[in-house]
Amino acid sequence: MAVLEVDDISFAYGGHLVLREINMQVERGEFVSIIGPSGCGKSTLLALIAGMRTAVVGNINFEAGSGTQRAVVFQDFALLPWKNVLANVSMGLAYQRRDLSRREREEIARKYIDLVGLRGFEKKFPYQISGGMRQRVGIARALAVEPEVLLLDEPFASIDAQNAEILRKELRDLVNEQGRTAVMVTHNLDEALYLSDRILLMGTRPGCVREDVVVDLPHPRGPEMQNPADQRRYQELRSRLWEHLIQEVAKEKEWMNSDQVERI
Ligand SMILES: Nc1ncnc2c1ncn2[C@@H]1O[C@H](COP(=O)(O)OP(=O)(O)OP(=O)(O)O)[C@@H](O)[C@H]1O
Repeated sequence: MAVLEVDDISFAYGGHLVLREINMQVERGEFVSIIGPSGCGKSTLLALIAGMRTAVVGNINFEAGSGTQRAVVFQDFALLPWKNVLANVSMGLAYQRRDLSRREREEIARKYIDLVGLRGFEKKFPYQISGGMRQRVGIARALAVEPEVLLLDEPFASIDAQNAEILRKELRDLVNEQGRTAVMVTHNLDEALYLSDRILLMGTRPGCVREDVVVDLPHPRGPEMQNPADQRRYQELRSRLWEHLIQEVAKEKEWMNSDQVERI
């Protein structure tokens, strides 16, 4: 059974239909990315999966398990500036694992701080560390609650290119080693191709899933790929994603000219 099932979800903001009949399934251990033109509803879909919004129609089901269903890594890190690294990473645990003592929570937090390479920075405050390190804290905080599904909303968009590349690789390794399931929204085609087992291509007005692309390439990918056949396949897949975006933007332009807004 899929660890996450999105079943015929529709969603509207104030009568304006934003998502229509979205269906998606994510298997345990899969890394799935969501790509689509600006405004097609990617972040709204992730917020629905995160439980931060409620669908008008449809269901979202997580496979019944003992632990936390989901945890989110946000683009802007969403750290508390008055708490240090250890307290920020412990924060999610304080809400989700009330059965643990403070000491036990800190022990788990330290394990994940180590895993994201921040040992020695436990006492630092967010303003004392770099953007890349802040996002490592965000990732550690999400992983620490050991969620069934890790949700990532453009996690590397606020980080410089070099740090983003390093963190992507680290995230992929962490997700693999820990057998985690991940769903990520991104604008970055190479990021999606680098990390994902599958990429969902969304269309707009209203937002819907148009294609489900399997990334049938071995890891590591991108610049690290040596095999010419893999390099060709990577370019094929990248062109397919790009074509999709171009087509959706053209449709969006048509829609803007026709002045139609669909209502639920
Ligand atoms: N709080 C809100 N109230 C009303 N409309 C909203 C709200 N948040 C988003 N929208 C609208 O819903 C649509 C989907 O927004 P959403 O942010 O989910 O899209 P997105 O694909 O993530 O966009 P982007 O790629 O630009 O981040 C957009 O048309 C947006 O203007």
